Amino acid sequence: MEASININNGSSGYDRIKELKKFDDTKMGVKGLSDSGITSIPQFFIHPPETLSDLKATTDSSASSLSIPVIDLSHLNSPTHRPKLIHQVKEAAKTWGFFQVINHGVPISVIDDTVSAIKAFHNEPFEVKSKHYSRQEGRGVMYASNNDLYRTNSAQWIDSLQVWMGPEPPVVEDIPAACRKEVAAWDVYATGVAENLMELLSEGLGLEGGKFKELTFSEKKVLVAHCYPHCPQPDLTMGIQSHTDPAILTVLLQNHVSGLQVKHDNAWVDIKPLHGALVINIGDLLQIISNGVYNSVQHRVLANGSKEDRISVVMFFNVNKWKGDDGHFGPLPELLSPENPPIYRDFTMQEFLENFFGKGLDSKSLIQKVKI
Ligand SMILES: O=C(O)CCC(=O)C(=O)O
Ligand SMILES: [Fe+2]
Repeated sequence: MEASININNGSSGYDRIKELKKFDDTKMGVKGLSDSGITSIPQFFIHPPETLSDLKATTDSSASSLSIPVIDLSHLNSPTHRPKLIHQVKEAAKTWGFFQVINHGVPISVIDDTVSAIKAFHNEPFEVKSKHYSRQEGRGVMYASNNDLYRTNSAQWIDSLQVWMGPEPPVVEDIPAACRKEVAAWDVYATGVAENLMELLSEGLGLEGGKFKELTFSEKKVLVAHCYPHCPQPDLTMGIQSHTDPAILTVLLQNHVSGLQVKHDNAWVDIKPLHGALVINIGDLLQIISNGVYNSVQHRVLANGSKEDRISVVMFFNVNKWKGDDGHFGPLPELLSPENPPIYRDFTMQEFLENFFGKGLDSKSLIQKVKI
């Protein structure tokens, strides 16, 4: 299945799969390539002209002074402020699908320690880091370059450490020592922020604050710690190509190196790093479950042209228990009425997983498939 969309030997006799495999087998990642001082990137990282011309358009027009909303959570539990907060979160989730939160309750020292520990892991010597290199998906701990290396049409300038934090907690010893303590702490803090936001999002739909928790919307969760090292030819590749996140909610912590962009009104808008803030975005499942009230929006990361590594720590929250005998999900019945009929059909967890693991991030999301 994996190779089906990637057979691209071209007329030059270039054997793409063989080159991917050779790179994967070195276990050095793009961080290793970058640190080795290469000045041109291997061919399989080069993106097609359509993608690259879109990069140029952004550079030309990044005069765009737009930015995603910044929401201050300091009065989360104040009865007088809460309705305003619910409104802000709802509007941001509708119009942008993305927002930043400040005063979210996570101490700045925890934020800084998390970023430092992840950076330290990605900077470990090859002998230490390569022991963790593996492509086990869907559970446990995985560290590799390009999680979808064999599923996507063009590789990207990114290495990632992925740790499944729930529903089963990970085997602690499997988490690299450089960031073990910090990964465990980050899970607790990021989950707290996600749960607070899910209450606001639930209330924004006119539902009980606890509705999403009851539906186990934050129990299945994976922490993905990305490193986007310096790329010698950032105009030829991507850090992460345009995609939407598949699950319910994403909580993202980024360091000071920019590169993340979100699509808004057909233009790419920079999500400028704001020290101490967390970036939140809506995933495909939440768009479907909210019957299209909230939006899961395309985003991407440019390849990193700066000398410093770009680090991001992303927590994806997903549904743990799916409904019914066949484990289905779809727009919540509470939100539907004759005036507001479902715009998406129900689908099973199996369909969700097949859609995610059967393709690269560049393919169409589940949303197109279940649209009525
Ligand atoms: O690294 C980032 O800022 C974004 C990563 C991302 O979009 C993802 O992992 O889905
Ligand atoms: Fe994403």
